[in-house]
Amino acid sequence: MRSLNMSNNFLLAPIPESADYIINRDVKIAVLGSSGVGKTAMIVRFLTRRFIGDYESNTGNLYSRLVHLEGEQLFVQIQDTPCVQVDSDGSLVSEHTCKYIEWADGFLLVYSMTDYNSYRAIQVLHQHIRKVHPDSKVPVVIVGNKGDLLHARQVQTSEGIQLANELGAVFSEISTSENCEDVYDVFQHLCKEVSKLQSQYLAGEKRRGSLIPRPKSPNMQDLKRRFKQALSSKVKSTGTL
Ligand SMILES: Nc1nc2c(ncn2[C@@H]2O[C@H](COP(=O)(O)OP(=O)(O)OP(=O)(O)O)[C@@H](O)[C@H]2O)c(=O)[nH]1
Repeated sequence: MRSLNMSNNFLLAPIPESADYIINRDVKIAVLGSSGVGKTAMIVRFLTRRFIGDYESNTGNLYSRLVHLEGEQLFVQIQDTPCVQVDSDGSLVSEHTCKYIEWADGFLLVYSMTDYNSYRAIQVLHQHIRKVHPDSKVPVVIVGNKGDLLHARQVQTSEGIQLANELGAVFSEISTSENCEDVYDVFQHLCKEVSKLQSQYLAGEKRRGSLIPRPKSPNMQDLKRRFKQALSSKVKSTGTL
């Protein structure tokens, strides 16, 4: 488990109508968690810096934003995933969840500190992610939200840390309502990790590409020699030039 501690060098910009610049990377993030844990609130906080108290129940909105991060321009898409319910046998009920898991490059798994069941759902979600993306490098951040509601706490910080340790994920306990910077750091970290992974993948592809021998193009000397040969055989057969 690694905890988040980052300077805030994350700038947001709306996507301009005429995109006459190069977008370096596509980053797809899925935000997953049980109902009411604050998924929409977190995304809206990240995109607008504002905390808005109440939202319609989420039906699967996709948000996009151009983000400048350490000299790169990232086209970030964030999928607000409709609430995930976990059956008594631990299986996922939501029909769209697997589709979103397949689509995404990085995951934000959110539980509420005031709801133990939402914490339990994280492990099940993580298992599904690992099934779909067996490569253990896929970046995952686990967030314990509603850190301001201490009187209603059901999940201890140590339990969040332990879970993240077990799953090899990054952990952060935050309050979306009280602290915008922490929300920022979570998204920033995830974007950075996805972008890093993409760079590594591209570098690997390039290396593999350079190992495939290229077909040799004939050089000029070779062409001249072949031309002379053809010419002299013509002279021999006709006896004239
Ligand atoms: N006190 C407190 N309330 C929060 C926090 N984050 C979200 N909420 C509230 O929790 C409720 C649920 O937030 P949503 O963002 O709609 O939760 P959701 O996970 O998107 O829920 P679904 O749409 O059902 O999937 C709202 O009333 C939010 O205002 C927080 O950090 N602290």
